Parts: sequence; C-alpha cells; structure tokens
Amino acid sequence: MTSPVLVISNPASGDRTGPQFLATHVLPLLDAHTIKYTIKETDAPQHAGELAAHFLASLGSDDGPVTIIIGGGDGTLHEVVNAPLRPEEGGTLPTGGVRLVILPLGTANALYSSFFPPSTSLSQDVEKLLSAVPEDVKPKLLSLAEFLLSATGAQGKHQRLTLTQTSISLPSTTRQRPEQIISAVVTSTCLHAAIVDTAEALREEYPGVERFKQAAARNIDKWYNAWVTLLPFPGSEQVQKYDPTEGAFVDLEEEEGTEFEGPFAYFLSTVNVDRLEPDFRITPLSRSLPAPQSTSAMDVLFIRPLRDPAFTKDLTAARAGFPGKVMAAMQGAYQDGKHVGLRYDETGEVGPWGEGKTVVEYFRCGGWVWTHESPGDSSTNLVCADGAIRTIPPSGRAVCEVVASTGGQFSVWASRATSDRSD
Ligand SMILES: Nc1ncnc2c1ncn2[C@@H]1O[C@H](COP(=O)(O)OP(=O)(O)OP(=O)(O)O)[C@@H](O)[C@H]1O
Repeated sequence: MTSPVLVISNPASGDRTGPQFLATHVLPLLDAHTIKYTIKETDAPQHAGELAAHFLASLGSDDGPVTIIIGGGDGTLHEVVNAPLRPEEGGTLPTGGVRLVILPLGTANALYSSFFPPSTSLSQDVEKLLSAVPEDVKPKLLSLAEFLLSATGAQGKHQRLTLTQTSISLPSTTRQRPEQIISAVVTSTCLHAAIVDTAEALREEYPGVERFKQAAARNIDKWYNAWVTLLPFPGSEQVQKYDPTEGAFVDLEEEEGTEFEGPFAYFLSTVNVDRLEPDFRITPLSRSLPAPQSTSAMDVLFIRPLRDPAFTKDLTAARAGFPGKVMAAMQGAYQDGKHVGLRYDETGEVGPWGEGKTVVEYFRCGGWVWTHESPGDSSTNLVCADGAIRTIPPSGRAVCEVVASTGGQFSVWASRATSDRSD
C-alpha cells in the first residue's frame, strides 16, 4: 500500500491543457501501478494552497511521507509549499515530509526544467516504466517515473527542497505583522519582478514563454534605488562571492563588507534551480558548482550599472547604452549561463574577455535585505516570489532568508544524477 497521494490539477496553467494531459498520461499510469489517489481541480488563484492545506490537515502530523502530484507550473507549486503557513486550515507538515511529483504543465516550469534539463537522458528503469508512453511525452513524466519506481519497490529517489522565507515589513509605526511568503524557486526585485508583473497582463496574448521576452523589452531600461545587505549562511558568518578567475566561490573579505549600494538594474535569488525556463540558465552555478548538501544556501545575482566604466565618461551616453548591456547579460543566460563570465573592458564594452569588472555579481549566502530608497515610486518596489508579486510599502523593506528546516520537509521526486546531467 502506498502513502496518501493528492493530485492537484490547475486548469489555468500554461496552455491550459493540464487536465487533459493528466487524464491521458498521468492517471492511467497511477492506475496501472494500483496507486490510490484523490484528484482535485483548482477553481481560482490560491485554491491549490487550500487544497494542499486541507489534505495535510486530514492526515495528522505523525503520518507520512505523503505525495502531492502538481499538475501545473511554478505558481501552483508556490501555493503548495506555502500551505503549511495556513495554520487556520491546519496545514502542518507531516513528520515524514511531503514529496512532490512535478509535471511541467505551466509556462516556464523552472523547477521541473532544473531537475530535468532538456539534455536529460532516461535511465533504463525509467525507459522500461514509460515504455507505453509516446516518445514526446516521456520527458514530461520523469518526476512521476521516480515516484512510480519507488512505489514498485525499485530505486526511486527524491531530493530535499531548500525553501526561503520572505518577509515584507511595514513601517515600524504600523502594528501589522509582516507578511511571510515561502519560495521554492526564485525571489527577486528589479527587472525580473517587473517582467513577471508585466508578463501576467500579456498571458492571453502570449500563452508561452514569449511573453517574458515582450515584458523584458518594456522594462529593461529601469533602475532601482536600494541598499542590499547579504546575510550569512545559517549558523555561520560567511557570505561567498563567485570569483570567475578562480572558477570558485570564495569568502567575502571583512573589508569588502556585505552591504551593496544601488542603483540596481537586476536583482534575483534562487534556490533549487539553475534556470527559470528550460533554456534561461540565470544561476548556472547552483548546479555546476553546487553548495554542499549539508548547507542551506541561496544563489544571489545582481547587476549594478555604475560598475560600467562608461559611466566615468559621458553619463547620458552611458545611461542610453546600459539596456544593451543588461540585454547582453540576459542573452548570456540563454547561452547556457555565459553571462557569469561577461566583463567590461576599460571603455565599457562587454565581452567574455579581459580582466575588468564582471557585469553580473554572483553570490552564495543565507539571505538578503532589500531596503528601498525611492519609497514613493510604486513601479519600482515590486518583489516576486515564485511568480507571485508583492509590493514593498513606502518605508518598508523585504528580507529573504533560507529556511534552516529541521522538521518534516518538502522534497521532489528526482534522482540527483539526473538533475546534474546538464553540467
Ligand atoms: N481555476 C483557476 N482559474 C484561474 N487561475 C487559476 C486557477 N487555478 C489556479 N489559478 C492561478 O493560475 C496561476 C498560474 O498557474 P501556474 O503558475 O501553475 O502556471 P503558469 O504561470 O502558466 O506557469 P509557470 O509559473 O511555470 O510559468 C497561478 O497563479 C494560480 O493562482
């Protein structure tokens, strides 16, 4: 007998074919392996979180592990990992943890495509298990296959998810408690948050990832005035910076400090993922140079325009030229993460050569504090948590930290060897 299984189907995800995909490819496989499940379809935003919370509440905290099959994208996943924050619905985690089967039925599918990048080849066990499945569907069933392998007594594996908790604090004069948000993929401000916000309005017009490119073009010239403080790994004093000359993360020296002054053009942190779309590898080192498994860490990457030597000459020309440099970095992310090695020459030209400053600054740490410096400008104080947008109120700030969890945890059905295969 397998442990309890809930299937959540979001009919609004991606190109809206999720329910059909589940009925045609997923449920028959569950039936063929005599796995008992409950299937629920979401009927509105936040419903996936409610369904997950009710499911967890029905189990009691001693049960587990349990499996939730997510028929949706990263936004559906985001609601599920936030379910334990819904104490009013009894959504506590069972001690055995929650194991997630991810299906890439959303638009970007960042978590799925990080665990199973496009280059993933299928093991013999998985080939055998999916032998009756059409070839073009197999790449979408790799997390399900790991779960089914375990259910048949074979070697299905699951990987623990690192989660972050973001708190958006209000001015100290307000008595309201700060809102807490859990992320399993990305927490960002600046261009990335603006793209996600703009892209949502383009969903009808552009159902696929094209809407993110359209949204980027509309926001690429904005700058964001803020202070950032990077926080050490839990239980340590360390913040690390990637040194492309060494090809390694090195501890920040005390005199370098952990405070960074804006303006910023780009600011994002990720956990569990090296890409936000199958081909957009924005934090590639999280897979090619991973933190030790024992360390709870996030990757933080940002772009600060004033590192560009062009700003020492003609300010107006440098400002006009800077969107092209941000675009070069974004294109580098689409070229298997080449942006990490891009540098300025002495005139501000950007390329993969030389010893000038890097265009992106890349860190590994335990968290960050974003203190917004233009409280009146509501278009530049957005925070994106796995695609959900929040606004930092005037005089507020956002604090994002990895959760050093000790109790029941979330994990994803995936084998580590598979997830690292693209490196
Ligand atoms: N029945 C529904 N009607 C409308 N919206 C819904 C419904 N059920 C869930 N949602 C909302 O759908 C949104 C999109 O879902 P999801 O993030 O899974 O897909 P996506 O945005 O296409 O994929 P990705 O996040 O991977 O790019 C979520 O924010 C969720 O709140």
